[in-house]
Amino acid sequence: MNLREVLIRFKPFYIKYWKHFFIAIIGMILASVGTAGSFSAIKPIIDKIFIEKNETMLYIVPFFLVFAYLLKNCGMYLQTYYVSYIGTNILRTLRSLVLENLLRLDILFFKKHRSGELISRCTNDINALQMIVSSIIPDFLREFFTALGLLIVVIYHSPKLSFFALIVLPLVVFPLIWFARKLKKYAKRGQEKNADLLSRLSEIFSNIELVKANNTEKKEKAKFDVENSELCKIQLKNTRVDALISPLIEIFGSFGVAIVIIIGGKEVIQGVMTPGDFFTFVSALFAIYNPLKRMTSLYGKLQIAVVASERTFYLLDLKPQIQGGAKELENINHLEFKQVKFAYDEHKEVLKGIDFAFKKGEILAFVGPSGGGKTSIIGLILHFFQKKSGQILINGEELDNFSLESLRSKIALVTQDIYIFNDTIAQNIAYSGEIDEEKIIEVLKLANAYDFVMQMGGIHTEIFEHGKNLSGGQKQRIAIARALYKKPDLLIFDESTSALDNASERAIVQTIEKLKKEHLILMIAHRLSTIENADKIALLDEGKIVAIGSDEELMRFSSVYQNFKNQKDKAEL
Ligand SMILES: Nc1ncnc2c1ncn2[C@@H]1O[C@H](COP(=O)(O)OP(=O)(O)OP(=O)(O)O)[C@@H](O)[C@H]1O
Repeated sequence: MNLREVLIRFKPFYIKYWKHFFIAIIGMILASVGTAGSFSAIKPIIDKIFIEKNETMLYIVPFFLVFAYLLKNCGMYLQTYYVSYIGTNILRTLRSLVLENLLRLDILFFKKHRSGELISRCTNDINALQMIVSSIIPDFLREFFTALGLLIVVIYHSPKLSFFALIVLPLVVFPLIWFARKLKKYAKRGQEKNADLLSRLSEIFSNIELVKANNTEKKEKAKFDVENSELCKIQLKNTRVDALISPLIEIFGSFGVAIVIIIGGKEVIQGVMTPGDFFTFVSALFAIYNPLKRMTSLYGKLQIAVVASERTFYLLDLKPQIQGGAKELENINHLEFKQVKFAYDEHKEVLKGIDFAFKKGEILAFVGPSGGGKTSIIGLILHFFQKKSGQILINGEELDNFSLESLRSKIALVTQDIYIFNDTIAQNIAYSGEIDEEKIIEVLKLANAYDFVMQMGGIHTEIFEHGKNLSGGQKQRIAIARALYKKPDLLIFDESTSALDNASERAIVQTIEKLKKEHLILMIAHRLSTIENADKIALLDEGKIVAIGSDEELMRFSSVYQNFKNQKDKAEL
């Protein structure tokens, strides 16, 4: 992306604020007229007041000067406020659009990208964009108008001297192009490193117990320091180039000023030019170099902003692979997999032709060795992933035909990793809808969580981030209550009673038995005691169902199931 493309992408954001932009431009023009006006006061001060001793001018010029400064500063105020108004609002919109688009993306996108990197892109990159919106463009315009105003003053006082003073400027352009390329490269690396740094921090804090239990604080700090020093090196490289721009302009500028003093000085000595004209000229010339210098240093910032724009617009342009169908799913009465194959990537097929069916009123349980593909089947049912081939049928119709929203609203999932928000117990349970206190209490009782919630202070008690003030079993029970609250057609429990004590587990298994009449229930469990009463048990091994039937049937006819169960029993003893 180059600057032109970035500006074109920003156009729709800017256009909405054209009125504010118009006021800001007026502010910039007022500021530049005021600045140019203040320099025009030098000539009458020297020529009229000091040389001609004109007393009337002694009272007029100060008024003129105060008026010029008033104009300049009112203009600057208008510009600063309105530009910041536009910038802040555009960034608010951008942040919200980026999150909206990220939330639309597939689960696999989040599995592939580190959360620290995504946070960095949503914060650091968008903050860097703030420069383009509320600093670079407006500052560039303001400096441009100021330079233009001063240029008019300079040329008006001596076109000939202006030519000598400004002839050196084109020489600066070539090094600037080289600098810009370097700065863009460093900006890109810097932003990537920043994302690495945030990812490392997020990893350390989310694994803090592991770090402390293994005494790896020093190791983690050392890894962080490596990334930290690399970021520092890139930033210093950037500064080395960026800091060259201003001195370069000033050195080239000094040649211009030297020529002006020689030629202009001669003209004053010869009486061709008045001292007032000469001083106005030289002061305005010195003043021109400032906006020029600032315009060129904005070039450096611009490179950071262009890279940040590239990264932000990349996120905005990402499209989800899984779109879902147009049909609304009314309810789930029957679910069937026919020869379903699935792979996360081309190299390894994870599910190799899965067949099963079950209906409302039944419990289907998946068991089998780790990595067999149980969780992947759940991902396919929720349409988190796209199957490679085969059919997934809901009430006899292809799952792909149903909208994602209607499909997911009919399913509740209790996962192995329990997700708890830093909010009240009530908000955590009523996550999918509005709070209904009676219903919350009802599901808490069903999930065997009512007693401990009451001991904690009731349903409006605050839970810490990731449920840090709850035990593993308590978290699972809150997650089960949340799933029940949704009143789904299909309830999925993925290893969701593993942290419970035997009594709690038995109570929940009884609840699940009761719920069975109204729901389809799918369970994954490593402890066979949880699923012995399931209507169907499917033994999954290396992406294939190697046995399916009730516990009784399988114990009679399936030797693989018998072996599996024997091994499990030994392991649990
Ligand atoms: N995001 C992913 N990208 C690539 N491969 C994956 C991904 N998630 C899982 N896999 C692979 O898919 C296979 C099946 O994993 P899955 O999580 O479905 O197994 P599982 O039976 O649920 O295991 P467990 O009982 O340990 O939870 C495994 O070999 C795993 O390495």
